[in-house]
Amino acid sequence: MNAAANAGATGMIWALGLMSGTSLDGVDAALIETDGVRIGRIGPSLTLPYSPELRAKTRSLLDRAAGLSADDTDVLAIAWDLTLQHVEAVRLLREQVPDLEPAVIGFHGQTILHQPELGRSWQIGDAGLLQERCNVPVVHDFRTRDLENGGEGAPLVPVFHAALLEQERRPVAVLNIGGVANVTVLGAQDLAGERGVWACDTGPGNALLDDWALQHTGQPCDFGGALAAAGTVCQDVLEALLAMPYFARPMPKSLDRLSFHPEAMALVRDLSAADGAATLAAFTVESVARTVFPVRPELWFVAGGGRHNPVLMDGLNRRLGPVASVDNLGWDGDALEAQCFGLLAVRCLRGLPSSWPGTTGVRQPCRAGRTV
Ligand SMILES: Nc1ncnc2c1ncn2[C@@H]1O[C@H](COP(=O)(O)OP(=O)(O)OP(=O)(O)O)[C@@H](O)[C@H]1O
Ligand SMILES: CC(=O)N[C@H]1[C@@H]2OC[C@@H](O2)[C@@H](O)[C@@H]1O[C@H](C)C(=O)O
Repeated sequence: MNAAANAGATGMIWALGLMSGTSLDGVDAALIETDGVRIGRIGPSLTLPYSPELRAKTRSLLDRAAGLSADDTDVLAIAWDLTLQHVEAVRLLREQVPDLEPAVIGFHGQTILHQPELGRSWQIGDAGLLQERCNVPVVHDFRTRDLENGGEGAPLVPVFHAALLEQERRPVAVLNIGGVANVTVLGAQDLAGERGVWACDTGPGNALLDDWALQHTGQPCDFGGALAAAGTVCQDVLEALLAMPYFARPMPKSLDRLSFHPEAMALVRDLSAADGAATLAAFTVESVARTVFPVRPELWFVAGGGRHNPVLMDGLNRRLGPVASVDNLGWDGDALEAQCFGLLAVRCLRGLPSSWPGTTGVRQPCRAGRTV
């Protein structure tokens, strides 16, 4: 990533970013001030959880997404409900800072299918409805152009991590453990501020663990890693999980929430609840530890809900050396992705690229998003 990639930015504006991640837990909304390159003030953020009913409906769509068309009545109905959830998140956030007028909204939408090998990544949500109800320009459809240009369409967060770590000169990694886990690796920075940026989805984050916990405890996740902590990792199953072809592929590469279903669930099926959780947590950790990066990060920071799981954090500490939560940097690890889509919206408005060959495999630096 170099200075030319950021030419053209002008003054700072406020952007409101919206992200609903693969964990299907709700909508994150965040306000951020940026010129598309540098990060100015960080505004408030919030999460508006999905109701159990909306979560279940969205999950059932995800399970059937490959066979659905964009005009399917279930897709349209759920997209409508999800959009209204986003409208409400915007309303609640703006209520906290009534004098702050966002110039743009960055609307990711809910991913229900990600098939980069078929040039397809499907986020549902009605950007026109959101724009109409919020009366603010909306940037959306962030992944299509990257896919059209030979990229994976994900991850898109590296440009945000690079902006946040502009002052850090050492090689550093930011790992997000959401439903899927993704990593950004920033090379050492030279005096001109030039550095390599690489990224990929490393493997599962919490999604398999969440499904396992729901099945065995009725809880939506393994809170505090309690179930996994009570179990023992089954090494044979762990190696079988890591033998799946995704892990032999070099980066850049990306995943769907269900990429490892049903194979992974079949491999752990006969384990006890605790041993299955321990093995799935080790799967997340090992898939990060075995990813081959172009440079060896000296520092590791962890974002996303997985940083609240001590079994994952202890495992990462054992395998990678000291690993800290991004909260130690003064960042809000729950709001980062929403803030990122605020930045990406401004980059779109200003014609700046948001993905690079090293981050998504796109042929040339590529702009993300379009405006309604
Ligand atoms: N206290 C906790 N203990 C254990 N796990 C937790 C805790 N809090 C959150 N999590 C995990 O974090 C997950 C949510 O993470 P996050 O919000 O980062 O995901 P996401 O943004 O939806 O996913 P993605 O980044 O893949 O889009 C939950 O589903 C759960 O597995
Ligand atoms: C297709 C899709 O929605 N991918 C998400 C998902 O959640 C984590 C990981 O998989 C990442 O690749 C991406 O989200 C982040 C915000 C990204 O694009 O950087």
